[in-house]
Parts: sequence; structure tokens; C-alpha cells
Amino acid sequence: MKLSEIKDKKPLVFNYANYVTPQFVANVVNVIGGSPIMARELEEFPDLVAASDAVVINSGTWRRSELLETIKLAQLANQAGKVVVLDPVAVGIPSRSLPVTALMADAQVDIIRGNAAEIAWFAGVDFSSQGIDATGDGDVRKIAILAAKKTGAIIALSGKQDVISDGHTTRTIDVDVPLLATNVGTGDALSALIGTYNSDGISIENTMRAMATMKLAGVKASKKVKTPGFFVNQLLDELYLLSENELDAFINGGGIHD
Ligand SMILES: Nc1ncnc2c1ncn2[C@@H]1O[C@H](COP(=O)(O)OP(=O)(O)OP(=O)(O)O)[C@@H](O)[C@H]1O
Ligand SMILES: Cc1ncsc1CCO
Ligand SMILES: [Mg+2]
Repeated sequence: MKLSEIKDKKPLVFNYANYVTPQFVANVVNVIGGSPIMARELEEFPDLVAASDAVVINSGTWRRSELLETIKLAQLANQAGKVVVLDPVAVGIPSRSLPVTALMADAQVDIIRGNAAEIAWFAGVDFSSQGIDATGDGDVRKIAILAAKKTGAIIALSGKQDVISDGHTTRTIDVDVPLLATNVGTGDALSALIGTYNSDGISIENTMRAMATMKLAGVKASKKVKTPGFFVNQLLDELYLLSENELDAFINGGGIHD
């Protein structure tokens, strides 16, 4: 979906959010023109999935008791033909791998958005991490392609270099914006943006537009402010102000490669 269509159609994005960053995630969806809703009550899922245009599942603060409910949520979304995005926070920690493995076995995840260490786990590649952060170095393009082939999902690997791959077609965005990594929840919000942009159909193109949106807003914000506190507010403003033309110019203008 194009940015202008998001603003016209206001897709409803159902976020099964973690309890650390839901306010930021909701604001990012809102300022771009979508409509966020958060919930974690099983009895509400059928109604909410029916009303939603995308479902974004973040496993950042899952309790085991919520796992079966989350699988049910993903299955409901699958049955209703709604896109399912997974944000597998710190999935490489063994006790966190188990519920993600269960979800992937019992429901279809269409798009996985994670940092390099999280995506490396799906690829079966070693990549160092510390808690929620990727700290290592590696061939992120290769990791994304491998993870896409292993999971059958579109992979959105974020970091200094963003990589989007379905295992056959791969795009990269090579733009360094260190301040983007200082705000906890930029990745969570990016996953929700990916749900928003893919709400009318899942594609590499839509996923790339979502990642380019966050990166470009980060580039613009970091030209104006230099510290994390101001940056996060400026980032929201830049997302709010971003135009379709600017986004197209960024996408066509050299930072993005096949
Ligand atoms: N060094 C960097 N240079 C440029 N952009 C970055 C850098 N690190 C992260 N980003 C950007 O920050 C956003 C979030 O990606 P990141 O990989 O930090 O997610 P994450 O680790 O899941 O974050 P969080 O856990 O805080 O939600 C993406 O838009 C990504 O492009
Ligand atoms: C800090 C943190 N811990 C679990 S989820 C989360 C937010 C970043 O995803
Ligand atoms: Mg994350």
C-alpha cells in the first residue's frame, strides 16, 4: 500500500504488543495515517481480527500462559486472510525460542521483522546479541535470504543495513542512522508499520516501503536533533510530515539496492 492510500484508508492494525513500548508503537501507526488497536483478551480476538486489516504479534514480553491464545490469534488471522507479522524479540535466547517455534508450527506467519541476531536464529546462523540488541557482525543479506527460505516468510531484517527478502528477490537499504538504535521500540514500531503497509496485500515492495519510511524519517530527524530524547519526538514528527514524493525519491534515489 502506498503512503497516500494509508492516509485514505486508515487500515486498522491490531498489535499484540509487548508491555514495554505499546504507546510508541500506537503513535507510529497513528502518525503515518493508520489506526492502531492493542488487545490481548482471547474473547475479543474474533471480532478484532474481523475488523482489522493486519495483525502484528510481538513476542517481547510473552507469558507462557498467553502462547495458546496468541496461536489462536494468528490462526484467526490466517482464516480471515489478514496479514500476520511476527516481531520475535530476542528469539535466540533458548527459553524464548520455544514459544516462537510453537507459533510457527501451528500458524502461518507471513512476514518476520527482526534485527540481525533475531533473523540469524531463523536462518540457523550464529550472530552475537545482548538481550534485545544485535551486537555481532555478519553477512546480513545472506542471513535474510536463508531465513526466508527456511521459514517461507518475507524477512525484514533491520539495522544499519536493512534487508528485505523472500528468498528469491532481495532488496537492501544501506543508510546509517545510529540514533534510530537509541530508542527502545523503534523495531517494534517498524513491525507495526510493516503490517500497515502490507494490509492490502503482502509484498517485498510494501515491506520495503515500510522500512524506507522509518529509515527516511530517521535520516530527516537526525539532521535536526542530535540526542535520543529529542530524536524520538522528532522521529514521530518526521513520520507525520513525510510525503509520498519524498519517500519515492528516497526509494529511487540510490540508498536502496537489489
Ligand atoms: N546503526 C543503525 N543505522 C541505521 N539504522 C539503524 C541502525 N540500527 C537500527 N536502525 C534502524 O532502527 C530501526 C529499528 O531496527 P533495530 O534493528 O534497532 O530493531 P530492534 O533491535 O528490534 O529494536 P527494538 O528492540 O528497540 O524495537 C530500523 O528502522 C533500522 O533500520
Ligand atoms: C526491552 C524489551 N524487553 C522485552 S520487549 C522490549 C522492547 C523492545 O522490543
Ligand atoms: Mg526488537
